[in-house]
Amino acid sequence: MFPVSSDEQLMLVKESARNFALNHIKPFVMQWDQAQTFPVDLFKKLGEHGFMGILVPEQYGGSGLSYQEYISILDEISKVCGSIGLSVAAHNSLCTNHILSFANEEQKQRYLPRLASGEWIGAWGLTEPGSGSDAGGMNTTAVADGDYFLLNGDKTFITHAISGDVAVVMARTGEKGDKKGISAFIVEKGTPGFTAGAKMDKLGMRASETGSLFFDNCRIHKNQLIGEVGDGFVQALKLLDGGRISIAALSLGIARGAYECALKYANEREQFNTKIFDFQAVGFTLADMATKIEASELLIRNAGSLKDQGKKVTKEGAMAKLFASETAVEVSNEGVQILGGYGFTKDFPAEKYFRDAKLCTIGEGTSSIQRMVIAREIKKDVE
Ligand SMILES: CC(C)(COP(=O)(O)OP(=O)(O)OC[C@H]1O[C@@H](n2cnc3c(N)ncnc32)[C@H](O)[C@@H]1OP(=O)(O)O)[C@@H](O)C(=O)NCCC(=O)NCCSC(=O)C1=CCCCC1
Repeated sequence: MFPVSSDEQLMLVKESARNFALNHIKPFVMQWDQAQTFPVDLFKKLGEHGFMGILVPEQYGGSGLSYQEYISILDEISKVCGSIGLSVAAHNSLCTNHILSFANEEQKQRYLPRLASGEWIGAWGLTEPGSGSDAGGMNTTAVADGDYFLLNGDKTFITHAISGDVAVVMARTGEKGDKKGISAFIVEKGTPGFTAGAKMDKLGMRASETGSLFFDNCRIHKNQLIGEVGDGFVQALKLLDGGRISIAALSLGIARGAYECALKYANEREQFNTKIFDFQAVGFTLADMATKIEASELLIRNAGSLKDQGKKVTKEGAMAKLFASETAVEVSNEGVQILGGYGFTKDFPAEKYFRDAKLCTIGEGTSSIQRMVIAREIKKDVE
């Protein structure tokens, strides 16, 4: 359960995130994107402004904000830069929230203040080269050895794999395929046998670092286990329920940015002595874009409100992510089309929104996985 926020609080948080994005992110967006730079120093600043421990209660050094406020922050940051929105989402809803939601008091005291302040960047390791959508089919093992577990295996597509200071990692403590045979561990950078690398060269989200984690007889003390042995898979699925709302908010920000760029252009650009907005084909396209963005926001706000009330959001989170991410792809695609040749150049942000949007239909579960989750939930209504 998270605190409920008033409209005024939401507006203040939105304004503060917008100002942060305009002052500290916007001037560097294309430079970071082109060079595929992960701006590590920015995360200290994000921490100073309270954006690294958004959901973390003040007693652990966080901002203690609601999910609705979290959505507003991600929306505003992602409107300026999807990559930074993605990194903020991965840090807050996965690594940090895993510790906040399921770790013991000692673990919370050690990790949350560092993560919330931006001193440490968090990573979260579920996906493997051989298990993406079928997350439960992982091969990484954690074998009990006295007071320790011995971790062996690889994780891939991990946000902050290389620059992350601490990772929450899921590994098999039971038989392959046994969903109750997966456990979650906190692994700190520098632990012998734990290395990271293979930074990926990506289509979009290029300023958000993605790479691999490698475990080679990595000895982890049992104190680093989160919850009980066998809890890891259900913990991960519960986190993804909320994480998917954050990817939906990221999608919303990207769609809004793409839409505003296209709207402004259509109202300035003239062809055949007419503003192109006034050609019905363009005006109607913008009308559809605006409608889908508003529908996305309503789904996201509904899921966020249920989350703040401590309710289960498996279906609502998946619906919000499915709709908002598919909308971001459609809207950014139309955005490039409305700008025509200019949309295909790096002189306008339209092409970057288009490249960044695609990740939203893949990360934290593909659109097919969201449909599978929704279908399983709605089937319960008739069983
Ligand atoms: C939905 C899914 C396909 C489900 O799987 P199966 O069919 O193997 O598992 P199943 O048999 O459904 O369930 C096991 C136990 O678990 C309980 N439970 C399920 N959902 C939930 C839930 N939502 N809450 C609580 N319990 C749940 C279930 O009841 C069962 O327990 P039981 O046996 O009944 O006692 C799951 O695997 C999934 O989701 N994949 C996408 C992964 C995926 O999304 N990565 C994303 C990695 S991160 C990423 O991509 C990033 C990208 C960019 C930035 C950051 C991260």
